Amino acid sequence: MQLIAVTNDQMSNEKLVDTLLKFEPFIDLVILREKSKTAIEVLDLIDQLTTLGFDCTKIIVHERADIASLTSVNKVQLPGHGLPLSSALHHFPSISFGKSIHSFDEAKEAYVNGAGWLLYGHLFQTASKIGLPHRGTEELFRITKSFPIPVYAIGGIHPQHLQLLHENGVAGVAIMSSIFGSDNVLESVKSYANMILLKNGGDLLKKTIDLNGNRYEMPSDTEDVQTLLSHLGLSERIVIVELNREILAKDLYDKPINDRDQIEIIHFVGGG
Ligand SMILES: Cc1nc(C(=O)O)sc1CCOP(=O)(O)O
Repeated sequence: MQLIAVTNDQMSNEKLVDTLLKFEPFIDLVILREKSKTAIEVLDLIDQLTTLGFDCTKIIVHERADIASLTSVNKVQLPGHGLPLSSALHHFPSISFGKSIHSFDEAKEAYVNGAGWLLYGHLFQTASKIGLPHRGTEELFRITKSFPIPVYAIGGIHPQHLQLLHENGVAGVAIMSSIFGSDNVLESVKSYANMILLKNGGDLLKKTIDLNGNRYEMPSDTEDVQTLLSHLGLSERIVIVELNREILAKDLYDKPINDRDQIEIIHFVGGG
């Protein structure tokens, strides 16, 4: 099962680039749905992201095949009212198109016309679609059973919904407001990513720290400095530990380690 973040058109390019770079490792795809931005601004956004190392195969541009065609991005999400799929495919042969759909019949038409994937919504009640009735899962599950292309779901989806969607062949979930509207965007992404990893049979997300200048993936049961020292075989040794550039007194080794903490461990090697 895949996690797709959908941007909510509320952040400056600068903030969005910073945010997306932070959670790139936890998502499979991002739909850049920056509807109020000009073409130049969206181009600039893509340019900044790719220059700073964001994987361009994870980017889907909302609607604007013309913009995608000027960049290294080769995926476009066509909204219901967007370009007709067959002409879009004809004019932009190097781009794959997904289609937003709201019924079985729309799914069938999009599949027949060459959609690479389908995005069905809105599934559950959501502040992003106030006053519009949500569609529920019944028709979605008919669609997942009928067409041999990835079918994603969008609208009001929370981590507790993923089990049911996964069991019924939904290839991934697209999330906008509960990621980008959250006070802690990174934690919100991780709560979905954690659940998806469980569904996919993986471990819970591991924390990654900077250990003596190197990226280090913590064993999943490592909560504090003391357990980290044991994992490194250093619990019986004389060590100096710096946590985020501050020396840590020995009686504080039960301090929890957080994702992206910087830890320096100096240990003394005996000799004579
Ligand atoms: C952007 C969008 N498209 C939808 C569709 O049905 O095509 S629903 C939707 C809003 C996304 O919902 P949330 O903010 O709850 O993740």
